Amino acid sequence: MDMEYSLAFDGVMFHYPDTKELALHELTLSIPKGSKTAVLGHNGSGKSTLFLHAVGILRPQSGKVLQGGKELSYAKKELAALRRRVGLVFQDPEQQLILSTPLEDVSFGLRGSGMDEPAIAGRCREVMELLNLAELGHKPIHQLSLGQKKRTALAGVMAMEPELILLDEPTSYLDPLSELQMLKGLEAIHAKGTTVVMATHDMDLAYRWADWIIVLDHGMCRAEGTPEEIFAGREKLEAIGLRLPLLADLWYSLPASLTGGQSAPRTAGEFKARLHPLLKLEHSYL
Ligand SMILES: Nc1ncnc2c1ncn2[C@@H]1O[C@H](COP(=O)(O)OP(=O)(O)OP(=O)(O)O)[C@@H](O)[C@H]1O
Repeated sequence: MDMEYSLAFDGVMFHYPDTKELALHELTLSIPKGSKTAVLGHNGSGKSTLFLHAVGILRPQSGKVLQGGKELSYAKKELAALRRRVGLVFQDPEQQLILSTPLEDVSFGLRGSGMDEPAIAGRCREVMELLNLAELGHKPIHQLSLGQKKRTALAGVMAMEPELILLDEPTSYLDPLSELQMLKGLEAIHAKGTTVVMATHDMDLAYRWADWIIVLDHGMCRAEGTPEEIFAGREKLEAIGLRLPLLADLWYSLPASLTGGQSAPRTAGEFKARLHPLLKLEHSYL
């Protein structure tokens, strides 16, 4: 089956000024359109550098970045158009939030787009409801929790209705409830047809959330594929300092006579549902 790609890198080389080491080393990868893609890799593997290339903030020293099948142009007008199609949410919301309330911040980008005020108000309301921020529109940003700030930064990007959204560690430092709220928001965004890409260190989250995985190591793409393909074996992952998700680790520790050689379940619920009949338990204690 021919896949349509939202974003592709073709042999991209990049090093930061005054550094010898390459941050991206002949990076070649493709992100399927409409996917939920997780970008995995240890600290310094090139995830943020990849994202900065995707929005044209950084430019390859050689190789190509393609969005929607077209090579990026770095002319000012085309870069502005690119940034309406591709939104980047930074790991630290303080880098993104510039005004004093969520409503002001979320509407900021739209004001520059020539949209009239009633349409701006409508779009903001819709996005803030989607991200469970409706009650917080006028609260001073400095009084928001980290989870609320992260969702506000995401709302500001979403208000521009990009077709591709890149999030740098959207759930880092969030408690389970805030993480759930963030993931619900991302689910709603994905359901609207947006391609969603997140860089994360959380293998368990990547395994249950993503339908496409990219593994970076030293600025190279070491693996790309479905979660089942990527997490089918531990050797390759461990060789680059990553670990299997807990559910996959447990599943592959069970004897093949029990698992039937099937790939590991991706949620705890599915794990229990599959294990229960296998163990022929009358009373579930799982
Ligand atoms: N502004 C910069 N100047 C010089 N080198 C940089 C700069 N930003 C990143 N690097 C280097 O580029 C490489 C890739 O870094 P990058 O931030 O893209 O990795 P990352 O996978 O996002 O890491 P992390 O998981 O820690 O966020 C690293 O070797 C890093 O030290």
